[in-house]
Amino acid sequence: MAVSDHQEQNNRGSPELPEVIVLKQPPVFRTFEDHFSSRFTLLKASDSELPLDQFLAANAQSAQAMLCSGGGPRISDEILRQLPSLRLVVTTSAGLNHIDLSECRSRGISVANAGDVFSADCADYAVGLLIDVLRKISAADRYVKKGHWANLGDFPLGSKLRGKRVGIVGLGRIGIQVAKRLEAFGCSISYNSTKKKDFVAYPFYANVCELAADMDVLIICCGLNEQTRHMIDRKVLLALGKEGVIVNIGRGAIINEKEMVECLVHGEIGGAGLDVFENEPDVSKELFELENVVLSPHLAVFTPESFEDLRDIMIGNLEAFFSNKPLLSLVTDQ
Ligand SMILES: O=CC(=O)O
Repeated sequence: MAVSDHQEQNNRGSPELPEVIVLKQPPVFRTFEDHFSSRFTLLKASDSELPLDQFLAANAQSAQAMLCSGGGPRISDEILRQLPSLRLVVTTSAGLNHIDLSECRSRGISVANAGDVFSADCADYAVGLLIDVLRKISAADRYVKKGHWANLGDFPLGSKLRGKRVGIVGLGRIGIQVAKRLEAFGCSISYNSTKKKDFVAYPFYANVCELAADMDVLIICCGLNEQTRHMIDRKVLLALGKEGVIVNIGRGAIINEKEMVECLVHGEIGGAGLDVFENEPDVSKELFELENVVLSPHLAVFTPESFEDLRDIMIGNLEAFFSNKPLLSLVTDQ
């Protein structure tokens, strides 16, 4: 069947295909929407002129599954209450902070996420940001492009990666891959996590401030929840110190951004590599002026290759659910 036939069929709705609610088109739809619409009847709230609550009341009362993403509306108690048949939320993200997990748990709704599909790309990116900040690659690029090399002479030297003491905050799927990469670069690794991990010999710090005090670099790899919101504050940053570098590929609000900006502006920490921010897509303007800060628009996880894996795991989860098989990436600590 041609792609346009699939779309036409889906727009009419296909009663024989299981229904999946989509509140806002997830990024994976940019390339792969047809793969979903040929298998499921997509109930797309964003294509409707109705306000969300009216759309859900009119179209989604029997739907058992929802596909959502980190960039879409929060899957809140209020939304969940309007969906009496919902039994599965599949999110295209690794992070889960946009889903009311405890409400899902109490309503018996399973949650599946992107599992491990983004971990390698995200870990590569964290290492990239760190090397960029330490060796001043983006700043050197600006220097050459502005013609300063010929006019002003040599550019200031960066700092060596090998031998750096790196503290990983959150040794989950992504954190462990960051640790392995940086170990290979000759860094020494320690970590902070909700609990000590038996599968690694890296030193464990229960206290993130104590970790920061002993490290040259902190890399934030944990998820955002009420325990981790603003966990990295002025006290932790001062413990990291004047030469210390912070990298964040987790979620912006894990760091108190206002306090971090103050520390950077006053030279109280050495630099930052940031892919995530508290109020995306707004970024604190003070950061734009700082040569020791590398900024990126929340894309550490995305490559075209990982999108293919994401498509497969999303479809795999939905198909498993509708055929009563185990989910591929069930969130177990829900
Ligand atoms: O930030 C991206 C994700 O959580 O997958």
